[in-house]
Amino acid sequence: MSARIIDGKAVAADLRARLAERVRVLGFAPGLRVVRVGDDPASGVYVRNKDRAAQQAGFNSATLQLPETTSEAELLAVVAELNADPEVDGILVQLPLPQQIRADAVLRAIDPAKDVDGFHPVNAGLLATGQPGLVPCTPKGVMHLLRAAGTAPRGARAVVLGRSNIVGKPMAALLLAADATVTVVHSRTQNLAAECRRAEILVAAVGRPEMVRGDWVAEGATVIDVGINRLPTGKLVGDVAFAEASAHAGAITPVPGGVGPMTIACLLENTLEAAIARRGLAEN
Ligand SMILES: NC(=O)C1=CN([C@@H]2O[C@H](COP(=O)(O)OP(=O)(O)OC[C@H]3O[C@@H](n4cnc5c(N)ncnc54)[C@H](OP(=O)(O)O)[C@@H]3O)[C@@H](O)[C@H]2O)C=CC1
Ligand SMILES: Nc1nc(=O)c2c([nH]1)NC[C@@H]1CN(c3ccc(C(=O)N[C@@H](CCC(=O)O)C(=O)O)cc3)C=[N+]21
Ligand SMILES: [Mg+2]
Repeated sequence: MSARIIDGKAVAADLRARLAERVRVLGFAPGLRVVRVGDDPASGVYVRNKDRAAQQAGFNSATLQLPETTSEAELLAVVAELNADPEVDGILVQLPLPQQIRADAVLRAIDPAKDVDGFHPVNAGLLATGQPGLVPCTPKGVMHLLRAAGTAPRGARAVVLGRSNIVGKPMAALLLAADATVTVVHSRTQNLAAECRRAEILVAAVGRPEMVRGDWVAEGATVIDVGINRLPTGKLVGDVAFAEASAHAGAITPVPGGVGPMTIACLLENTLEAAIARRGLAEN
């Protein structure tokens, strides 16, 4: 079997076009501010792609670039200013942060109503308890991709590889909310390969280049590769050995062109949702 390729670039472009139309009808530009501290090179690509996508969809988007030496107090002051600014609907503080800054303290300081990353404990708690809130962009994007691929989570065995607060845990919560039977595996799991082979839906988010081999993938499974790994050669690869896995999977996302573009589209979707909710608007 050779897997169908799930075209994240196309699904993301379609979502962004629909968001642009909703923005046009609403008649104002939702405000998004991305705060970047230092110049972690991996963040550079993301921030550039996001800015272009936001502008094209009619958002009022800007990136605040702070020096690597910024203190936690200084960053908290910037967050407080953005919280208080009525023109700002969405705030994203780019991770990772320099070591002198506690990421948890910063994420907790963001107004949950403007937390378009969905990383604030209030939003994490709302997701965990099945209540409406802002949902992390990457796992939200994965749910869009499953829909586009025609893979229904209901009743399916789903395995999430990775348990970070920003991808693995919210991914598991969303799949569970969609009635999948969810297993989360991680660095202390015995026999990862055997666990993954049971999956009808396999989501890999480990940050280990091509760790998921062909024989980890069940025949016909839908494989979603969240990993973004830059090899020493400069090549970008996922957490899944794409060619090997494609020989078994029914459908699979590429890297690049899979989950990455969806993360950005969902950031815009969250910003629009936050703007509508915060400003007490309704769409018709
Ligand atoms: N496409 C996109 O938009 C995005 C992509 N990413 C990418 O997704 C990947 C994961 O990101 P993130 O969740 O932040 O990463 P983290 O490093 O925060 O988490 C990685 C998880 O994988 C587990 N893990 C690591 N090594 C192994 C191993 N050898 N065997 C089993 N489990 C392992 C860890 O287990 P343990 O908990 O036991 O330590 C941890 O739960 C990265 O490649 C990142 O670049 C991230 C965000 C967005
Ligand atoms: N607060 C915060 N929120 C995040 O959502 C967040 C973050 N910090 N820190 C870094 C990670 C990583 N991330 C990516 C998003 C899009 C692409 C992306 O657009 N990828 C494209 C292009 C990749 C390329 O060409 O290099 C693709 O996969 O096709 C990549 C990575 C968001 N993250
Ligand atoms: Mg991380």
